[in-house]
Amino acid sequence: MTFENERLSIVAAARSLFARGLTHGSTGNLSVRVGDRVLVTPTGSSLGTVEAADLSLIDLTGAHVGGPKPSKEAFLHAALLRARPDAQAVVHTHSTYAAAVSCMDGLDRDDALPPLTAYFAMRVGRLPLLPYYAPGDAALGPAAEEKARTHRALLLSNHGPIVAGASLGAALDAVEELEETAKLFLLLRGVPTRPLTPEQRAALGG
Ligand SMILES: O=C(O)[C@@H](O)C(=O)COP(=O)(O)O
Ligand SMILES: [Zn+2]
Repeated sequence: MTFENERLSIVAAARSLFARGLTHGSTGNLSVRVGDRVLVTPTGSSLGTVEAADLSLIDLTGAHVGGPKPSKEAFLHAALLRARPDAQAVVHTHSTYAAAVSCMDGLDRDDALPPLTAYFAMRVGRLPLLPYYAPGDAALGPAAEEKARTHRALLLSNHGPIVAGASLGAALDAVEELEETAKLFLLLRGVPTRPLTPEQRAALGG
């Protein structure tokens, strides 16, 4: 089981996220479903330097089945992939603006960011805010799996976003759009703002 193309896609995505500042240090992790297995970045790796041969293999329960020790969030990636059978990839980052929003008090826990733009409504949809758990705490798994059945993107309190996509490209688009909308949201604080109406949002499937 080498899954060479998927390995190369993960590495290209990881490098791209890192090069554009959407991850830093050794934060963030990516996964791609390959049949009943999942390739995932190894724990402690920098997405700027991770290599195709370094990737870990888990199953859909999150159990480690090959390669180096997987990301401590492997259980979350598996939970999102179980919840969304059409999803092929999951991306988690600590991108700055989304992480900032994840630390704010008083957010709507069912709808943490307003639909400021059509692209957010189309690519991200409604964004639930999950309670704080320490990174790698498997106790977050059930709540994440339940919310992921009806949402492609989740925001982890005091941490960052995790997003599932029908392809790795779609997951990357969504996590980037989430980051840009978090930035707009913070830029517009205190400025009278008109998000999309519920009708405009619904028309876009958001
Ligand atoms: O925040 C954390 O510690 C993890 O969620 C993370 O982003 C990186 O952890 P690993 O994938 O285990 O390196
Ligand atoms: Zn993290």
